[in-house]
Amino acid sequence: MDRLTLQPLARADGEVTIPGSKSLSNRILLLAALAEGTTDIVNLLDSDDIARMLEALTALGVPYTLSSDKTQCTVTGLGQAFRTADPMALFLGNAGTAMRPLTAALCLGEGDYRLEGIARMYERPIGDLVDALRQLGADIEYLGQEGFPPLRIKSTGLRGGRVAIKGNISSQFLTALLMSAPLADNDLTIVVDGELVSKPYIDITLDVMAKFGVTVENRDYQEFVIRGQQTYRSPGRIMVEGDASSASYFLAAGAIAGGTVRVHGIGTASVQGDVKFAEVLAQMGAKVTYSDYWIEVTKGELNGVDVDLNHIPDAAMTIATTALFAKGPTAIRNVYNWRVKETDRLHAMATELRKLGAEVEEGNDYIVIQPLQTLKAANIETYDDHRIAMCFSLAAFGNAPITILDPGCTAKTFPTYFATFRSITTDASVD
Ligand SMILES: O=C(O)C1=C[C@@H](OP(=O)(O)O)[C@@H](O)[C@H](O)C1
Ligand SMILES: C=C(OP(=O)(O)O)C(=O)O
Repeated sequence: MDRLTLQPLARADGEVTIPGSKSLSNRILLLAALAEGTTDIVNLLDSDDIARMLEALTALGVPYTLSSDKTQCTVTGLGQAFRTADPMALFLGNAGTAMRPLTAALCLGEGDYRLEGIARMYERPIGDLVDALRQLGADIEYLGQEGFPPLRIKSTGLRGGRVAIKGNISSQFLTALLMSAPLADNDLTIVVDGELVSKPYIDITLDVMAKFGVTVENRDYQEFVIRGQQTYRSPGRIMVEGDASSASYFLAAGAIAGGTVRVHGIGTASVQGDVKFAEVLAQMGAKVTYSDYWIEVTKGELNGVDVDLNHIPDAAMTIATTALFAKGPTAIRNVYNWRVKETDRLHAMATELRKLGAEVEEGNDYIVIQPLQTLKAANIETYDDHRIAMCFSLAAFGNAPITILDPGCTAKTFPTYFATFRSITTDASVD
């Protein structure tokens, strides 16, 4: 898509219903495919990351039907692990929520697979997951650089027993192991070796597994015990809640330039850790109101904060651009793994914030942003990172036009982002 220039914006007001959660959509699709029974998925996200998982399921012989708007999906579960006769390549784009869980799931059952993706996926680590799977007997080969996709997997089944996994780079490795564990040959105890980042995503995993009939004994996120040789069972109908990371941009718009913005689809009943983003806005001075199914934010006098956002790494990027409008500096700490996501997000955020005129300190695992009286007009490079495109749209609440160079990259998780953003904002020129 061509570049998009946002003229200076004055206000944000209104209501938004947020599309389905990426994290939930891809977990539910995978477990629905493995489960016994038919699953009706309601409010599935329609985006690139979900399309990659659906394409993989098609190749793996999982029958499903999709509504014309791609938000309702009925999956006929296999009731067992994937079994395919011919070698195949699966292209998983840059979807971590497809690459990591499928790496574990394809060790089960029968088959010979190549797991491929875009160039950036080949720079995103997967070694800690492969190491854990190999302890359980998996046959996985690196086809490129050691520790990174592309991978070749020959299914061998997973043994069970006791396995250690590192969680200091990505929680998705533990998620992947957890979701495959019930189909292992024996009971499995997973021991988390060292720190576990992005911990609330593990709650999403355990919640979805429970909906498909599998309970996990969680010993304070340090050990997980799962019975082997189980079958996932379809819950019948399952509703995907709105995406809490996608909600962050609208909530921040309310905090910076409300009016009031209400986001439907997430709330106190949500399982996603990123709903805690609203607490950071409240800490900065915005007025936040909750119900079970919506969150509303009204503008307040925003102050800078010094916060550890390891638990909400995706929504944390939205705090970085919100910080431009606060009084006093904002420090976002303990986000080292920003460096191994869609791009090196610590470096990219620092570079793009500086283009607006902000004074920024980039640390190894933190960023400090000084707010600005006046923002400079800038062309924002997106680095093929949907969240950079989305969080920098907030810069248009300064007094200068902001050009997003590749707005189409929001398709990874939110193809209609800019149309939705426009629906709640008013240009300064017409205010
Ligand atoms: O499990 C998930 O659905 C996700 C976990 C997080 O990744 P890390 O655990 O790598 O931080 C998050 O950034 C990603 O967008 C989605
Ligand atoms: C890190 C992200 O994606 P992925 O699921 O590919 O890890 C993200 O959406 O910000």
